[in-house]
Amino acid sequence: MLTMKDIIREGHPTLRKVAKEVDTPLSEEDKALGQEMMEFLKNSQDPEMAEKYELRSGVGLAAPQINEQKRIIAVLIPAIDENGEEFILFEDVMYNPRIISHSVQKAALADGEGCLSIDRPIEGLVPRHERITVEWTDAEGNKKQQRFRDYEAIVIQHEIDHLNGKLFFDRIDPLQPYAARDFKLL
Ligand SMILES: OCN(O)CCCc1ccccc1
Ligand code: NI
Repeated sequence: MLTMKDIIREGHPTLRKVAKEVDTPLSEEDKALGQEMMEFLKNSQDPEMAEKYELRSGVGLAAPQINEQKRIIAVLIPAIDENGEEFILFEDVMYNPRIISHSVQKAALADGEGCLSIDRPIEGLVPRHERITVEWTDAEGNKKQQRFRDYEAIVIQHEIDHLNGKLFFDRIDPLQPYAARDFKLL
C-alpha cells in the first residue's frame, strides 16, 4: 500500500515535468497503479488507517506525486448530507483527463489550497475555472465526459495541474494573494 514515503516532495524534478498520456487499452500495470492511488485516498480519509499509517488526508492524487510520469489522477470527494451522513460526491480514477471546455467565471477556495507534495502552508487564493467539462478514460476503458463545478472542479484542476508540472502556488498572485477580484469564493 502507498504511504507518505511514496509521495515525492517539493524540489523533486518529477513534480515539474509534463506527464505522458497512457496507452489505451489500459495496461494491467496502469490499472493497478490507478487502483493503488485510489486505495491511498480511501486510507487517507479513514481516521483509523490515517492515524495508523500517518497519512495526510487527500481528496485527490496525481501519478507524478508518486514519481510516475503518467497522466493518471485519482479523485475521491466526500460530502456530508443534511442529516450529517457522509457520502461520496465523486470517485474515479481518470486516465488521460482533459478539460475540453470551461467557464469564463473563476472560483477559489476561500481557505486556499494545500498539497500532499508540499510540506509547508502557502497562503493565498488559487483562482481556477468555476466550471469545467472533463473528458477521460476510466479503469474499464470507457470514454467518460462530465461537467464539474465548485469544489469538485477545483480538486480536478489541482490534479490535472500536477500532470502539467504545475503546483497550486504557481497560481497565487504574489503581489495580492488575497485579492478576490472577479472570482467566486468557495
Ligand atoms: O494533488 C493532490 N494533493 O496534493 C492533495 C490535495 C488536494 C487538494 C487540496 C485543496 C484543493 C484542491 C485539491
Ligand atoms: Ni497536490
